[in-house]
Amino acid sequence: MSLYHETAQILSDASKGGGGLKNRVFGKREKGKELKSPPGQVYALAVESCRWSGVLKEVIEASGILMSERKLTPILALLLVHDHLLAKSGIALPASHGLRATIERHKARLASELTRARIRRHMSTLEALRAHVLAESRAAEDRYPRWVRVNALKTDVDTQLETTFSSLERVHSVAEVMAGEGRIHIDEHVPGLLAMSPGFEVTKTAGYESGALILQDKASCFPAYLLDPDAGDGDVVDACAAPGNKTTHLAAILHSRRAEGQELGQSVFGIEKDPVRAKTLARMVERAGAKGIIKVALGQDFMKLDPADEKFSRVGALLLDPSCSGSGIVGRDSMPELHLAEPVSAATAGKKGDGKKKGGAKKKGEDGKEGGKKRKRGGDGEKGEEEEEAPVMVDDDGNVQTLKDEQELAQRLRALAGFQLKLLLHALEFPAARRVSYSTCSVHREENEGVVMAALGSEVARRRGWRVLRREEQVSGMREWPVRGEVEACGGDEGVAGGCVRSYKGDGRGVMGFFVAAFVRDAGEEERAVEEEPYVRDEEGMIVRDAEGMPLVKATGEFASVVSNGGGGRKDEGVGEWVEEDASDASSDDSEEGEDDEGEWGGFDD
Ligand SMILES: C[S@@+](CC[C@H](N)C(=O)[O-])C[C@H]1O[C@@H](n2cnc3c(N)ncnc32)[C@H](O)[C@@H]1O
Repeated sequence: MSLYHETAQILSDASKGGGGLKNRVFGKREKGKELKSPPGQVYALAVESCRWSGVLKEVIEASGILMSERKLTPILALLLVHDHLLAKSGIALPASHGLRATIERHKARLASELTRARIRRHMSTLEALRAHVLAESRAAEDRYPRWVRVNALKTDVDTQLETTFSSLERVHSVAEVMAGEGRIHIDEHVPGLLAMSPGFEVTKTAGYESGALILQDKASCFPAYLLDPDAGDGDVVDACAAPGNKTTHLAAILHSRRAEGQELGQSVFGIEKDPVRAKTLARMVERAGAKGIIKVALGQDFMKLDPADEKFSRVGALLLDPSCSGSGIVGRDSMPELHLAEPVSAATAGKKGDGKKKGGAKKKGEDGKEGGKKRKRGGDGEKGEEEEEAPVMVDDDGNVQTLKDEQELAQRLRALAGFQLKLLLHALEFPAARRVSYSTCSVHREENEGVVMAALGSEVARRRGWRVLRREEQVSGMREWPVRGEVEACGGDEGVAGGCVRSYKGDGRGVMGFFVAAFVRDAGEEERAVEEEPYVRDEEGMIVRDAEGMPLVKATGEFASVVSNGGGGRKDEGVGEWVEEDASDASSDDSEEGEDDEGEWGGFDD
């Protein structure tokens, strides 16, 4: 298959909702279905053709080439006409090749239609038109700044401002960053986070190469920062860790909070179920210089960890960022806008996929507060008619899947929420845990406030006293973040909603759609039962007893005495509680052991 057929296939699949373009080109492919053309060439042709598709749609339609060359599909025509008119060495096929001949037969007409399209845009030269097309596509991409987290394990903000970013102008807001090139802003909510103009090529800097700088959306920095672990929290678990942005962020936070000149006495357990993604996590940990802090569990299902395992006895905080619908993800790598020419006359132009703008992952004003990620259907509506939008989901690898309808979306959200809640309830079981953060890159309340409310109503939350960390208790920065949970989705509980942190893409704050809440634990029933217990315990947690096995009473400082209750049980005087029968059973067991055993009887079961 030629470069043009392969690229056409990729664009066609991607525009039907089959995944991000980069992923489609560079991602793993089934055996026997690998690309024959160099992937870099396919990707460049796809991106450039999409970028020019608005102009070339006009050229192709006006030239009538699709009418006279019936074998040309609109996508093939776009790719070939792009290279014919705009690529330095023209169409990358031999002169005798049929496809090339098909286009070159129309070269005079195509050239004159390109000139017309240029003049319509008031561009005096082809170079000016190139700059205009590039600027337009950047404007569509650049509604978001580049977010860069300065990795405290390797460097600090001041050093990076003086070196890597010394050419950038310091401004005071994200809006200012977006209003011009070459600007940088120190984020006011998350320490160590920088926003810069999208034109700045962070990935080409030495800081990025060395792992000192990590590309991470601001909202994705919220969970580790809101969890706010410190030396007193013991070990920390990242339950769904790959690729590892939040895991390495946790390590950086612990590192920066360690006592001066002291070794960090804590570990972060990076748990990841998918073995392939776990390898990515291991690479990221190494690159971030966090190997000494993070212990990666390759291919480990979090649900299969036993919270009671001695290994986790010091786990005081857990970060849970499970798989979700991905409805908050900003589609940098999704399908760029693709404008295709009508293949035939307007009368028959309603065929599926013809003449419609495909993909649309970057269309303006997309995904407001309530909306998920949507993709336009290539339906059969009239031109200009409001197109119905199909819901989509993005998996952990960035693959986009278009769903049939809202009903299918509701079903999928229910299943996801069930899975997310299961993981969250498991996290709440870790015996020493005092803090758990729960986050998703989804804007759907089912996966967010819905899961939080279900968790709050759970047996484990009641038993252990888990509640949502209130806004006023949150770390500085998160407290000030203005976008909070939906009150209605929290059953009208403003306190819980205020504790939830949200963000919405496209709202001018330059971040992805996101949700995070932290759970904290006061003394729950479990602990209260211990605290309210009337007896004194020794260092090993055993109730202190006299030779007869009677417990030492806190209130009186004396051993309880026995009174008959007339029913075989015994009443501890001064405490007013019945001691269970098995205690006397133990006593009789002892007597069976014989008099010699005096002093060895262990007393009541604690
Ligand atoms: C949304 S991603 C996590 C992103 C990551 N926190 C970061 O910021 O880089 C969810 C991850 O959870 C993993 N996962 C899903 N179920 C899991 C389970 N039961 N145990 C461990 N990992 C799981 C998925 O394979 C996926 O890598």
